[in-house]
Amino acid sequence: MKITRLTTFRVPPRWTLLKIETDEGVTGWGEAVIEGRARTVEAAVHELSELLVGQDPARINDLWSTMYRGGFYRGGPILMSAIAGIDQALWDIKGKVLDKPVYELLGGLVRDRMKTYSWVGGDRPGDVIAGIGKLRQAGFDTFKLNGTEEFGMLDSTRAIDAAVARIGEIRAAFGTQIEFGIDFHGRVAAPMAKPLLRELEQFRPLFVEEPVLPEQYEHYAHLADATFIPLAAGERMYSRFEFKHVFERGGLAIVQPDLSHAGGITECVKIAAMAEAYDVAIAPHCPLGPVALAACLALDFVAYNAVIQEQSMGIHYNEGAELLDYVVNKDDFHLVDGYIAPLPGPGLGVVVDEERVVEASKGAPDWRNPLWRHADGSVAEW
Ligand SMILES: O=C(O)[C@H](O)[C@@H](O)[C@@H](O)[C@H](O)CO
Ligand SMILES: [Mg+2]
Repeated sequence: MKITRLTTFRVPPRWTLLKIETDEGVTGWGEAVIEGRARTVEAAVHELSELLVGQDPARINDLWSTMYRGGFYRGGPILMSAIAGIDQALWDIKGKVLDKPVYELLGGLVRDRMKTYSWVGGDRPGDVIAGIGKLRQAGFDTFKLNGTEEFGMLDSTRAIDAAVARIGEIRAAFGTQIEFGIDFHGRVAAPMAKPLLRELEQFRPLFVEEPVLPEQYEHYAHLADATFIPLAAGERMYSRFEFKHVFERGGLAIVQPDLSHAGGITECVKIAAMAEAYDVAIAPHCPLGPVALAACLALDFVAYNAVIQEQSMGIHYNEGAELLDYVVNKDDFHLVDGYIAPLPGPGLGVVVDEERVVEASKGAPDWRNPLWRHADGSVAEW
C-alpha cells in the first residue's frame, strides 16, 4: 500500500481535518491544527507530504522519525501539530486495514469507560453556576473553568479576591457533589501564582492547570511545594523531549499533552508511559474536534494513568460548528454520566461526513484568539 495524497480542510469553528489517501482506497483522518495558526500548520502538513507520498502508511514509526528528524529543525507547536495530525491519520489507516480499533493495536483496553469533563464559563469565567447546573442535568459532575481574567505580574488583593470569590460560589452552590479544575491559562505569573494558589486551597479544586506559563516550567516544583492542590500542564508542550524536563524536576501531578499538538498518538503513548514511571497522571488536552478526541480516547483506553479526558461539547470556542457536526457515527460518542465507552469502529473509530467537511471548508473563517491588554496598555496573557 502507498500514500497517494494529503488533503487539508480548514473548517469552523477552528479545526483542520486532514485526509490521507492510499492507492488501495483506504483513507485515514487526522486533526492537524494549532488554534489560531491553522494556515501555518496546513502549510507544514503539505511540506511534510513530500516525505510521505509514495511511502507505505503502515510504517508509522519510520514515517514519524523521518518527519521529526529528517528536517533538521524539530519540535514546537507548528511542526509537532502537523506531525500529530498525520500520525493520527496513519493510525486510522492501519486500524482500518487490520479492521481493528487503534486501542486494540496498542495492546487492548485498560478500562471499560473513560471519564470526561466539560468546560464552563468561557474566556472570562462568567456565570459558571448556571453553566454547571445545566451540565449536571446532562450527567456531568466534573468541570473546568478559567480561574481569572487578565492578571498582572503583580496584581491587587481585589483581583485575587475576585478569583477566589468565583470559586467559592461554586463550592457554596454545589458542595462536593461536583469536581472542577481551574485553568490559570498561563495568565498568572510566578509572583502571583503562590498567593493565588494559597487562597484557592480551601476549595480543594481537582487541579490547577498551567499555574504559570509553560516556559516557566521550572516553577512547577516550587509551586507544588507550596500547595496541596494538584498542578497540571502540558497543552503547550510538544514532545517527550520537553516533558522529560518536567518529569525530572517534578511539580506536576497531571500532564496534559494535546494529541493534535504533541506529535500524535505515537508520541503521546510514549509521554504517558514516561509519566506513569513518575507516578504522574495523564489527562489529554482536547478543546478541538472529533478526530482529535478520538485520538485522545485511543490513548485513554490503553494508558493506565489516564485519569480524565477533556472534550469540547459546548465549549466556548465552538462557534459555527459543534463537536459532532462532521461525524456520521454520533451515537458512538454518547456520554453516560460523563463517561464515554471505547469507540467501536476500526482505526480511530470516527466516520467523517466528508461531504459536510468539504462544504464547511468553503470560506471557513480564520479563527484568532483575542488579544488582551492590561489597563496600562501592555499585552495581557489571554
Ligand atoms: O484547557 C484548555 O482547553 C485550553 O487552555 C484552551 O483554552 C486553549 O488551548 C485554547 O484552545 C487555545 O486556543
Ligand atoms: Mg488549558
